[in-house]
Amino acid sequence: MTALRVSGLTVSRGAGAVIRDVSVELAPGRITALVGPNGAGKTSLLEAMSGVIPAAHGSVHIGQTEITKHSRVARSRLGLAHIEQGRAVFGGLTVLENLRLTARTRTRVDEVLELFPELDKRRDSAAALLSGGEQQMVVLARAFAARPAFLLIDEMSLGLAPVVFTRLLPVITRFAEEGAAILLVEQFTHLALGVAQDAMVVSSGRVTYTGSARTLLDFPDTLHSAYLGEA
Ligand SMILES: Nc1ncnc2c1ncn2[C@@H]1O[C@H](COP(=O)(O)OP(=O)(O)OP(=O)(O)O)[C@@H](O)[C@H]1O
Repeated sequence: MTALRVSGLTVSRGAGAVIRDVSVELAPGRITALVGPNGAGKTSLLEAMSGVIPAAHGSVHIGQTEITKHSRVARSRLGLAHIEQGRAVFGGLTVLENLRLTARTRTRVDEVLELFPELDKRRDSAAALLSGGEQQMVVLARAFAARPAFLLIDEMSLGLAPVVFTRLLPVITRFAEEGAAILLVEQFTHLALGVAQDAMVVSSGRVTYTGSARTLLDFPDTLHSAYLGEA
């Protein structure tokens, strides 16, 4: 099946490079946790992958198709979705209306609501009236409703208590089991590593670890060194 491949990506912002020579492959059915200190460049990497900002060097491919210079919309047509940090719901629309924005069929809306029984109960409520955690569910559900092959998720947990965020993780796992390739940027490092098979640590714009997520959980020293920039 098709993978998304990033090769030698460098991203510049303002004065200089914030991502340097990063390579990663997202394979169907797998979750990759992307972790690292504040300002390491995680958001910038996701933004360059989805076309929010340009890459200075390197390439992004979906299968054999190079998409490095494709627009955001063109990338999304090829199955690449990006849930940006702080992405909000359309508060004046109901939960159902939010989902219909991306779901191509009614069946797909029903499938997504099955994943989130909490939202099903509130399907006719204005999204603005939901709790922070429920609103994040709407954001996630809206992304799932489009059935992306590749999903980049940036700090879903922002503003949420760990216990609320924990509720979202099994749904992300289920979505990967249905075949999606997921890149998960997360401040709750251990929670992200707990659901991911693969992991990548970025520090000061460079990759300092790629490999098994389990290894980072089992060997905290390895995680610590990677955070400090020791490749
Ligand atoms: N719009 C921008 N213009 C200029 N520089 C930026 C911009 N956004 C981010 N940066 C800089 O790029 C570098 C990487 O930031 P980025 O947000 O990608 O890191 P991050 O790992 O996602 O951080 P955090 O975990 O704090 O969200 C930082 O030095 C930051 O100051």
